[in-house]
Amino acid sequence: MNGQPLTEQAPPAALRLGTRRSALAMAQSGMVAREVTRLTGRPVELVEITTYGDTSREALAQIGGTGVFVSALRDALLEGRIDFAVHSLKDLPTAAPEGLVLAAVPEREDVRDALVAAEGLTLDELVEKLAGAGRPARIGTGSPRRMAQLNAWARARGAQLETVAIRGNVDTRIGYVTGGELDAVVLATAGLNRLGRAAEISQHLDPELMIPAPGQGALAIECSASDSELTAALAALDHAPTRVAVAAERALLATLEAGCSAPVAALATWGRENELRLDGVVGDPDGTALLKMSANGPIVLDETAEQQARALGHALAARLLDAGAATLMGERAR
Ligand SMILES: NCc1[nH]cc(CCC(=O)O)c1CC(=O)O
Repeated sequence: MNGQPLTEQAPPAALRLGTRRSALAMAQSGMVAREVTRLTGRPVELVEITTYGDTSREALAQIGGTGVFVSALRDALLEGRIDFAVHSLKDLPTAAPEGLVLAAVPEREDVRDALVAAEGLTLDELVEKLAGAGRPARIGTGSPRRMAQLNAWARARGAQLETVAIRGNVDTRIGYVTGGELDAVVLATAGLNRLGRAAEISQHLDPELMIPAPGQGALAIECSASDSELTAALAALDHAPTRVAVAAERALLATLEAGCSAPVAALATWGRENELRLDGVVGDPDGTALLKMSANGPIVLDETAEQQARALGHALAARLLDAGAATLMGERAR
């Protein structure tokens, strides 16, 4: 009005979020992107990165455990092509990489595994129905951990069950059931929830039946250690109880020197009075021997909380090793 030129306010530069292309990765990255924008006022742009795990057709039990879904994202971070990355925490190798920080572990989703079965049947109903038809229930999973616990469950009750090694994204895996090749598949509840496919779950598998993978249901937000401003901003997404619980689970995994493809399960749950209970399972995939142990520790929620949780994980792993865990896992998990 008065002839003064309007000062052009430059829009804040977009943060580049590296993500895998899978529907689940996109859903997870989208959720985090919206949260980061809400907290920082900065737009977030998704940068799609293809990882080895996305292109390799090898069985995950063979290639897993070394960060096949993670390495390419970490390279992009270290080379400055992206500002931060979102991973499924359960896919993250336990070794901390040079130059990167785990800026946040947001609040965990449902930790349980889920059965997706034909006609919405539960595991009990499925084996009973197929016993009547004179054949074992055929259940698909690529995870030695899930195989071990499914087979141990079947052995304990004399049920006929056959685990079938599969892999692929959520759509592909559920497709084996809808296509009639398999009677059921086991997937993480968290992934199905995040994809809006919770209605396809026929049974949530409680930890008594199946302990989840270390870190299952949690996300990991990683950025460059040199980006202190972003590290501080992302810390607002951190959920301390989740971070401390997964620290215990991952310490158990690290002490067993096992990767995410090993038949190792761990679940830390908070009880009353800051008591952390850690359940650990090591098995062989055919379920003939399943070692199951638990430990409890009061955790003081100070800056050493993660360290205390890791000590609990190390101690439980040592007890599992004493009881023969290394022999059970064999060479394949190394
Ligand atoms: N290894 C693949 C993977 N990594 C994380 C999830 C699910 C999401 C989560 O556990 O947070 C999945 C799929 C699945 O296990 O069904």
